[in-house]
Amino acid sequence: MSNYAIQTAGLNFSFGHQAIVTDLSLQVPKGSIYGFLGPNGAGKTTTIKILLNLLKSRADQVFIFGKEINNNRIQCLKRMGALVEQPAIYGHLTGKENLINRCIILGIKKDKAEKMLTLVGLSDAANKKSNKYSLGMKQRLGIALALVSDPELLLLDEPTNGLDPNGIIEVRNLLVDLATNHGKTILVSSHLLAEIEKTATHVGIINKGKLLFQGTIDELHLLSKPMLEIEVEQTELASNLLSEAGIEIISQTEKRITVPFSSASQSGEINTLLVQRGCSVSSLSRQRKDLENLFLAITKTN
Ligand SMILES: Nc1ncnc2c1ncn2[C@@H]1O[C@H](COP(=O)(O)OP(=O)(O)OP(=O)(O)O)[C@@H](O)[C@H]1O
Repeated sequence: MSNYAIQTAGLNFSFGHQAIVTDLSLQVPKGSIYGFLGPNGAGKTTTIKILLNLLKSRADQVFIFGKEINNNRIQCLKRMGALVEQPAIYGHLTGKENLINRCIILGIKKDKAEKMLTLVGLSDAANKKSNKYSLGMKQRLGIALALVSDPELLLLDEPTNGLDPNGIIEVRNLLVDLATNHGKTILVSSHLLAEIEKTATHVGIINKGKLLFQGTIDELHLLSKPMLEIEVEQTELASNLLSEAGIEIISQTEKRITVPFSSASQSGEINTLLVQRGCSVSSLSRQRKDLENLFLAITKTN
């Protein structure tokens, strides 16, 4: 039994001669909210389409709940729901009618429509025409449509794109509820780390079709090494003293020196050293790269 809802093994994909996805090995643990991150054009939508078998992968490169997708297409797709690009909603129908329509197509009892509306918090708007829905409501209806068949795995391509802050919070809360209280595994793509950081348990970062980082949110945080920023009047003298003491200088400006932070006691020792040798230290502060800067650094250097 695989512990992964999605696993790709050295996945490659090209449009003509243009390589879009290169040697991509994703591991999406069951029950996780996996933030699939990358700048525009990184290959996220293409990857999601491959995972849904809308674009064909080579044999033995994509596994859904441990099953190779090409050989087990229907079995795999039955366990998946997706929202890729715009939700397929009939604007002239109400939210409820859209869902009933989907139930009929899938041969599912119509009362499921009501349950889905409750699940995504649209019960009050059930009988409103969906072209009168806000963008956030449309996205939630799109997610409800993807959930009708009760899939264990949800793939959502930039579900918060274009939403206002309220809409973003609505979708974010829904994802957490689906994973925590309904046992869904969710892969959600975004080009904004700040967006994913609030909900994801795991993160995969791609750029130009290559996986640059994969791990838990905590592991991502560990990558952003903390630094000690020293504000001092005599920067030249201070940097010489620090170098003599074997401390690496990461950067230096007119009034500020940055060195790696190792411990609070070492910061105290640095302070004592500088003050005793005649430097006026106005502040010592621990800095940590925020995740957005870390994301930019990861995608830029590669
Ligand atoms: N049908 C297609 N034919 C040819 N090239 C394509 C096709 N679809 C996408 N591409 C190219 O594949 C690359 C990756 O696109 P993709 O849509 O997967 O990226 P993305 O990470 O989802 O970006 P975005 O956030 O902008 O949607 C881009 O260079 C895009 O131009």
